[in-house]
Amino acid sequence: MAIDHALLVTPSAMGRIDAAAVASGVDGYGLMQAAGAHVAACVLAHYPDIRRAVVLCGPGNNGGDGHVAARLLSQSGVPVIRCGVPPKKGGDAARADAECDLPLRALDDWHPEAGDVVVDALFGAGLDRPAGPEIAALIDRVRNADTPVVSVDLPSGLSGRTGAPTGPCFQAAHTVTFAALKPGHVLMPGRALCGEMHLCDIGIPARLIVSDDPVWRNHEELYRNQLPTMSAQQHKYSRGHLVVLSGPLISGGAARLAAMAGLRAGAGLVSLATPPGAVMAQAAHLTAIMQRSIGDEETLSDWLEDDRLSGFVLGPGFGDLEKARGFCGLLAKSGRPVVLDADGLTAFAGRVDDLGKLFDGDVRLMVTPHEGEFRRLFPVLAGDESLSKVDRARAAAQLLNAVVIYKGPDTVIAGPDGRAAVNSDAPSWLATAGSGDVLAGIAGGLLAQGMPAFEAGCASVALHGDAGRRAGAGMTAEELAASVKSLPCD
Ligand SMILES: NC(=O)C1=CN([C@@H]2O[C@H](COP(=O)(O)OP(=O)(O)OC[C@H]3O[C@@H](n4cnc5c(N)ncnc54)[C@H](O)[C@@H]3O)[C@@H](O)[C@H]2O)[C@H](O)CC1
Ligand SMILES: [K+]
Repeated sequence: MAIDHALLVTPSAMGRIDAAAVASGVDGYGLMQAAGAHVAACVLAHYPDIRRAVVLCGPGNNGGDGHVAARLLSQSGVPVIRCGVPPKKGGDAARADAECDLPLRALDDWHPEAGDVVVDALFGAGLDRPAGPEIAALIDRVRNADTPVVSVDLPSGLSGRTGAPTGPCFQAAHTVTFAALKPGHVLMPGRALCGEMHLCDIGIPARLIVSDDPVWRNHEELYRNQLPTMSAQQHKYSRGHLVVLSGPLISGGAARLAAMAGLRAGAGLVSLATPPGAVMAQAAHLTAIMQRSIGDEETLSDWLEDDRLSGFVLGPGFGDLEKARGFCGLLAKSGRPVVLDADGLTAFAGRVDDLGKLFDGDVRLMVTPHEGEFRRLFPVLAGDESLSKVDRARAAAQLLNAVVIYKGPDTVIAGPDGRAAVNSDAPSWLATAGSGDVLAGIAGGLLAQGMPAFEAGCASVALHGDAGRRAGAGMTAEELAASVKSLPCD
């Protein structure tokens, strides 16, 4: 069965899939045995010099996986101790416990030894509260002994839905999960707490691994068919005209970065809309990118009469927040796609309802907040600890009728229709000044070519990461913009 490495399934949905598998005739204990076997194999593969496996077993099926792994590791000749609590009577975990002839010691009956490897089978999908003091003390002992941890399904203490620890949480070197990744495996800090991820097939039929609330890892299948392609008969006007609204003299570079990125993302034409006082300075930097002197709403309105202008980026280095709000209103009325970034977002802090009223109908607004901008725009969402980053991005997308690119090492792309994707492979060095300007430009360039907003959001985040890998660690934003790869050609 080809495991779908892109589908993210919440722990509760995973529980339903588990039940559906058993209801369809799959042997539940067989699933547990397969899970435990993958855990044992992971330990043997990554710790060939292991001297002792310390298997920590919780009361549920996560613990059951641990009992199976303990038995198999012992049968393979590894010295094993099991510490934990007896499983609930009568279930698969009780059967796995009974089939393991190793004594089940108390959780505090472990004294670290060189060559130990901990198998963390305390809690997985069933974690529903912070770990208690006994578990917290054990987690501390493992960390202080610097003993490597292989976690079953999830590091105990980590919420599989949100990727946030509920309290004390293991730092795993490896995490072995089953059938599908969970959002907590790719959202931060969960992705970091999991260490190296291993997604294993335990025999659940692929047709059952579905979710009524699909969240995806960002990948090309989500947007490939909607990417604008370049073909011989096209000409520059057929590939859209992106306009980037520039800031004043002292901050014109951000708009130039966005404009360059938009051009490299395939827009046929790109212009800067520049305040009169900055036109000469901008002109000195521009070649393929054109300019128009736009000083106020009147001149912008006149220019918007030209319906060849097909996409806008407002915010990078823009400066004047009141002017940004006025310009945004005009762009919204124009009915064309708009990317709001940086000052374009800050302009609406405390006024997010006003922004939500501007872009009704077809989804043509895209906002690209980083964490700080998101908190300023949506303080209530940001403050609700029960929400995952996906929940927050989806709620914001509905409030604004927009596609939200909620940036970070775990950028979430969400649309008002509920679709969401988590980008989990961007290079860390993208977190540098000007990187957001480039992303806004890529997004504007794709929207200007007519790409639907959600797919454009997924694609721009992917192209941004690709450009970052090409530019390499230590890159500057200029090198990043210059590394944006043009779109595939027919
Ligand atoms: N298809 C699959 O994904 C399979 C998954 N398997 C494993 O099953 C667990 C989920 O098992 P479950 O019994 O539902 O929950 P847990 O074992 O994670 O938790 C047990 C139990 O613990 C209690 N609890 C929760 N939080 C705490 C806490 N902080 N302190 C104390 N007690 C807590 C709560 O009552 C839970 O019910 C999944 O992770 C996989 O490892 C199957 O084995 C194979 C198929
Ligand atoms: K675990």
